[in-house]
Amino acid sequence: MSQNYSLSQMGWSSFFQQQISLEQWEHSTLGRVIECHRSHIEIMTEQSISHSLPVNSRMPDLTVGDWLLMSSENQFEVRLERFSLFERKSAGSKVALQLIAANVNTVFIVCSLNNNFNLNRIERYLALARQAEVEPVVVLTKLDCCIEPQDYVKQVQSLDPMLVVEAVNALETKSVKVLRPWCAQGQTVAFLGSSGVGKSTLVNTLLNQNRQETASSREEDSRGRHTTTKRSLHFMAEGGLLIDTPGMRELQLTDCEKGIEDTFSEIYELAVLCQFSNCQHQSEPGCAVLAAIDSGKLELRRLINYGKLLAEQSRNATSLAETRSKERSLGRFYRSVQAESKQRKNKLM
Ligand SMILES: Nc1nc2c(ncn2[C@@H]2O[C@H](COP(=O)(O)OP(=O)(O)OP(=O)(O)O)[C@@H](O)[C@H]2O)c(=O)[nH]1
Ligand SMILES: [Zn+2]
Repeated sequence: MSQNYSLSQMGWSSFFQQQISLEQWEHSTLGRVIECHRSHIEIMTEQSISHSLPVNSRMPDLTVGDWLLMSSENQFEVRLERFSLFERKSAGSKVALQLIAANVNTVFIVCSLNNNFNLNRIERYLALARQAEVEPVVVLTKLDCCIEPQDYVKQVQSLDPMLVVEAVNALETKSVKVLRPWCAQGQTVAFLGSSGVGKSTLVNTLLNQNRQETASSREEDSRGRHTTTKRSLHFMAEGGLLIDTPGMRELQLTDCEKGIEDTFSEIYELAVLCQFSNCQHQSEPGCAVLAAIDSGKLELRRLINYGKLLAEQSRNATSLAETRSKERSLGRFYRSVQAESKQRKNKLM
């Protein structure tokens, strides 16, 4: 990338504009985070395609896609409110939640039209997208290898009549053009999907260059990590921005109740009609959810997956709460040790 970009090309919109004062608009520099590292972050501004900012303790948590205000001396000032945010539980016990990507307009939920096709998995990604408040678009890849793609499209559509579903051959630029409405200037997209479904292939085609390595050519580095696992934000051929971060590939359902509720809204609507307010929809009398299954209005698969996803998110949320509580009690312990040592010192003086 050699040219500079305007704010609107970088995804600036009235949502961000209304958060800043005239004075800030005139005197501060606006930047969007394109990469996050432990010690510094990379930002793009109208003046520079990549500007490095050291991370310090006064900064809030930042992630790829965030918008920042910097002083004329290039010092961090403010992080602007996000309109969407993907986050996940971090692997280690120290940091509870890890930010993955912010200010994403559309997430492409990628699934291939072969034996990897799985409605449960799509529902899981839908819950993640809705929790993050990002518009989902289901992209079914490997169209060129599928005889009856419309059957699959219908199955996905049955999850939600408002859901947008597109089938593509991810290897072909012409086929991927159906995704154009979400990839135009000022739009930011990200990807969710399991391994091998064609995310990297789709990314390559949308970027119109072979920046990403696909499975056939991918190598692992000395720590066994894939070479593509670098957080970043890129411009697509259509003018929009594409976020491809390693964390998105390992997203779990944590504190995802709202996302699950949005994804399975008809179950929530039925549950209100159950005889018992705490109905578990298993064998209780007067259960409206089970009645809907009996009458064929609700698919049993969907109820089972809903239960599984709720259990997964509650398991993850509990362990998070436990981690937080352990950290708090450890903090109390440190403070009491410090206080005691201070008292001892005072006595000696
Ligand atoms: N014929 C055909 N092959 C495809 C298509 N999309 C992806 N592939 C192939 O499927 C294989 C896996 O694609 P990738 O793009 O590496 O899959 P991925 O989702 O990025 O996988 P991870 O990086 O492991 O998450 C590669 O060999 C691609 O060439 C498609 O639409 N049609
Ligand atoms: Zn019930």
